[in-house]
Amino acid sequence: MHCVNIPPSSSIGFKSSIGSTTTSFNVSHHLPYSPQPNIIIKCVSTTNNFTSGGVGKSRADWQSSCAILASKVESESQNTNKNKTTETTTEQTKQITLLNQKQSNSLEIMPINKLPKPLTIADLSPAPTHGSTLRVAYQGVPGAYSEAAAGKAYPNCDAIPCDQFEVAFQAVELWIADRAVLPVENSLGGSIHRNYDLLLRHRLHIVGEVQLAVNHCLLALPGVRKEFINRVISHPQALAQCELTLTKLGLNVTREAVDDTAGAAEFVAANELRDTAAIASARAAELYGLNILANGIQDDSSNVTRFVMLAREPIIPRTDIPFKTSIVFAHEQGTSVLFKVLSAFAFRNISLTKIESRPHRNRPIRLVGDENVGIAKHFEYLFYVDFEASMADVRAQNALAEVQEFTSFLRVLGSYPMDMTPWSPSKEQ
Ligand SMILES: O=C(O)C(=O)C[C@]1(C(=O)O)C=C[C@@H](O)C=C1
Repeated sequence: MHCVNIPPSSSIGFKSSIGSTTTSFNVSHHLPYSPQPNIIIKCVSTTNNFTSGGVGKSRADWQSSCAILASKVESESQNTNKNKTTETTTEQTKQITLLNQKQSNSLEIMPINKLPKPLTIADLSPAPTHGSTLRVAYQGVPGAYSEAAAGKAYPNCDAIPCDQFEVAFQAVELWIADRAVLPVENSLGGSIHRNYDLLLRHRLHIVGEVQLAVNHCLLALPGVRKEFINRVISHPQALAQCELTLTKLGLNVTREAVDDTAGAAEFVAANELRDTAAIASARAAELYGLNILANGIQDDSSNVTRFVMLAREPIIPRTDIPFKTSIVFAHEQGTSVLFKVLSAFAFRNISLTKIESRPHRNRPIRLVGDENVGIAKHFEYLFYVDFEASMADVRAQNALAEVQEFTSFLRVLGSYPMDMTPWSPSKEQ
């Protein structure tokens, strides 16, 4: 699967041959992708009631032209699935018949079996369906869980390793990558706070989420036994997720944090460290030539990390599949507003799936009181909330309109499909 990216400011070019006139026009879009990079539309009118250089005289002409154009979008890349084409062709035949009945001018159209599928809302989703391979930035080196999350989110993508989370954000902002995949929370280790801060500092949009079952292994050089180990290195989240098990394994040794799990494995291998073990995936063991001393060493077997996918442009929210929306807000009167905000969701039966608070770095402290009684120093927070509704849902729109009244700052980080994949920890990393 592949797709072609078009900058938000650019447009999809359409060419229309109407009678002797070939008309080119652009449809500007605010979507991350052009699902149909090379679209050629041919339409011949015998009674030419179209103006040259434009599409039609009246709004009705223009609308019917657009309908015809949409039904005749020609794409080389979509003619592979014969069954689908047959279904589509039947649908398109109906559409064309209807259109022909409505139109006074008869249309000479392309052979029906050459007609491609009309664009649907699914074509506008962030999943790569057309064009070149999607480039997905992640933090870490090959074998990191984030790489596996990128593969789960976008099968066949080109995963681009980045040494820092910040770099993954910038890779998308600078068009080096199309998406970034970012861990935000783990069922055992909790939130990855840095990434909440980065979500606010950068202007990317959350366009999806994936939940990855994380199965940690204790890795060491071939021939090294557990008794030789006096240091365990890994990502701080991985160390936290395996804390109790390491102790149970008798590894009450120094634990050192490094940038990512697979990087820890690479470090042990590259430096031929015989006294150090790494916590990383089985894939990292394979990639860096290490042995698995213990498998499944996370403190709970159902260890899941939630990742979000980020893009330069938001996706169109839908209501036909389960959606989640992530927001961040603050208020000048601090936490006192929290109850009101939460009740805006409760009254509309919208479930919250996550609340996170982070220091309000622009205004970290608020002084309350006076000289006589003393001055209290309250910490100021930003609140991150995820709720189970799409921005296309009127309940969510009304809830946010109400939240906006109570808050001094509100930003929608993204509205995106919930990860509803069946639970199969054994199949994952
Ligand atoms: O170090 C990795 O392999 C990562 O992908 C990072 C990360 C994280 O930041 O939480 C991802 C999943 C696991 O929870 C452990 C580490």
